[in-house]
Amino acid sequence: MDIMDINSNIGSPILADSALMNNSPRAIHTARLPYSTNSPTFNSSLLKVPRMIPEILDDVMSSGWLEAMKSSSPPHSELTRNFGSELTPTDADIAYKNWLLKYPLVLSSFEQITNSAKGKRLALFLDYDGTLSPIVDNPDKAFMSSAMRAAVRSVAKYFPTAIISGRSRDKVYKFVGLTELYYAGSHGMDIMGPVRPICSDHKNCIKSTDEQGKEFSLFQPASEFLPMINEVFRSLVENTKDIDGTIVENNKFCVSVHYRNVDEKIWPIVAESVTEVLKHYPCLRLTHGRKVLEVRPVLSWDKGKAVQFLLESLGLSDSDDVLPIYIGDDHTDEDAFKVLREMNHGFGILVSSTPKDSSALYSLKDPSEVMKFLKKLVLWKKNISKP
Ligand SMILES: O=P(O)(O)OC[C@H]1O[C@H](O[C@H]2O[C@H](CO)[C@@H](O)[C@H](O)[C@H]2O)[C@H](O)[C@@H](O)[C@@H]1O
Repeated sequence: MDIMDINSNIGSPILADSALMNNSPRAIHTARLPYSTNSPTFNSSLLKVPRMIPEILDDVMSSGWLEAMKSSSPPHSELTRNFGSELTPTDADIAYKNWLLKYPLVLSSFEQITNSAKGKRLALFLDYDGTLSPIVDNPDKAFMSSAMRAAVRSVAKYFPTAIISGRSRDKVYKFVGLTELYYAGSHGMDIMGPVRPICSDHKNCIKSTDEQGKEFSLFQPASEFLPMINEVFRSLVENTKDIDGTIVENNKFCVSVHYRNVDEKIWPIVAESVTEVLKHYPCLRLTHGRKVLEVRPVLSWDKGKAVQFLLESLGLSDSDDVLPIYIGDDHTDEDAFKVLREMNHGFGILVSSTPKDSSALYSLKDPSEVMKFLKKLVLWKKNISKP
């Protein structure tokens, strides 16, 4: 897809979700939307979505929701299992080892990677939660280690590097704290990238300067949704305030409703409370992350589109000598893995210690392995750059 296509999607924001094509629980949630009110300040041309019939809503409530909520993140015990121990392997260990045949650990396939990277310019795209920082119970405490920060800083010295997160751009920037990177927040709906002519081709793209006077471009394809997202955030906070453990996080162009700390028995109540609010917003949809429901605009824009936009902004698209690598752990990262796979350009690395279907090509077990991989890339680059 070239940038003209990306641009035309902005004019037509109703999402063509591939999940619509199948019957998975996820397809039901992201596709069959509840309806009605709109914000007075919102562009009503964006509201052309068919009304959902009540039976479908019942169906969504009774089945798919809960399944997807349960499968959205492996339990801690599975995450911390020591696969190298002398204990008898469990079924889960065996399943994981078999899964590795399909998604090999990138650390063990490093030579293969460097062979394909020879003579190419690498670009790195990194998800934040679960990739650079371990998953923790409190989303406000998901700090990355200083060793990881140092690894990201040194990789960014050698390769253009961007963070692409579901969090707000400001928040992820505060966690990472490195000025030498590019940042895309709100699942790619808030991109701070280099200044290039591409910006003038886009509605909702402006040039700006940071505190140090450095110029950058700011692309916010969902800017018209801002008043609506703020309104929904307030309603979600109100609607879930009596559910113990629920955390509602405002990610600027999307909202996260966390249920990691909610008793599993009352997850259906969380789902119901969110649906209750969303039935008033036909232009918003739901996706699932790791023990989190994510409310976002029905807009044909995602982490995959953000990768394409950044590659174009960096002057790295449509070129055979570029090797983009995307590392992520979540459903929303699949959009980026798919884009790289479809472009036949670079590859995705899934961070997971349990088997999952993915469009990534390789895997890494956890953030500590991500750090090892980044360090290895730097060492390799230093070695090949030696005179
Ligand atoms: O795209 P990402 O950078 O991976 O962001 C996705 C969501 O990550 C955060 O939630 C996840 O991590 C939390 C901290 O470890 C954890 O408590 C939560 O259960 C996870 O879902 C973030 O808080 C969300 O807003 C992001 O959308």
